[in-house]
Amino acid sequence: MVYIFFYREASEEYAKGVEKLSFTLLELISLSLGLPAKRFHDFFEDHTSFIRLNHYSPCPSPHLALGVGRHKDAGALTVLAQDDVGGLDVKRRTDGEWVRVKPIPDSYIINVGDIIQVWSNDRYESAEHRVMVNSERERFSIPFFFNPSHYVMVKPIEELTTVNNPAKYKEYNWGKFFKTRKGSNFKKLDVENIQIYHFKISA
Ligand SMILES: O=C(O)CCC(=O)C(=O)O
Ligand SMILES: [Fe+2]
Repeated sequence: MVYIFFYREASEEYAKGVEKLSFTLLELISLSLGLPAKRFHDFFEDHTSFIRLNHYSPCPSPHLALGVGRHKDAGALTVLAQDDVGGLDVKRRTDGEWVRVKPIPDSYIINVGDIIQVWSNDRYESAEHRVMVNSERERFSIPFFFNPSHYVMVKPIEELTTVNNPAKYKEYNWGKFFKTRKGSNFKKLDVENIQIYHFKISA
């Protein structure tokens, strides 16, 4: 109970730390694409990042339950802390198999989100993932979703497109995309879940 008094302070400090880490990762990704380190920075001037605190209860029939259904993170990057229980699966691109992401103490899992996929014109790929529950132990995870300003129009970075490698996506507004995604993410998909392939330019 007493911990609640430190909650705001601890959350703010944590958010500052993962925000800083995210900007560093963004710079490294930018450099890896042959762009200046701060090429993406302006998109984050009023960034809409947020933290989620996930608690997954144990379930007597885990195969009938869903922790989090399969999805791709819509934003730029996700910095994910998980405990030692495990349950996060990532879809392997080569054979479509679900692979468990083994918890490693004192480390983060970094997800590339849809926006980096679009900015990089598919040189980076946003990985599909899901969360499975188990019958024995509860699980906690803390993702930090690093997202640009709501007014940012997302499209492949001009420097990465050429006549021979044209833009693979039409531009879309991040705020609108996120609002639509949020309206459907946790319902059992009776509303269509917006995806970046809806903005794909057919070859
Ligand atoms: O709990 C996890 O490990 C991941 C949760 C997740 O994928 C999400 O919240 O987007
Ligand atoms: Fe996710």
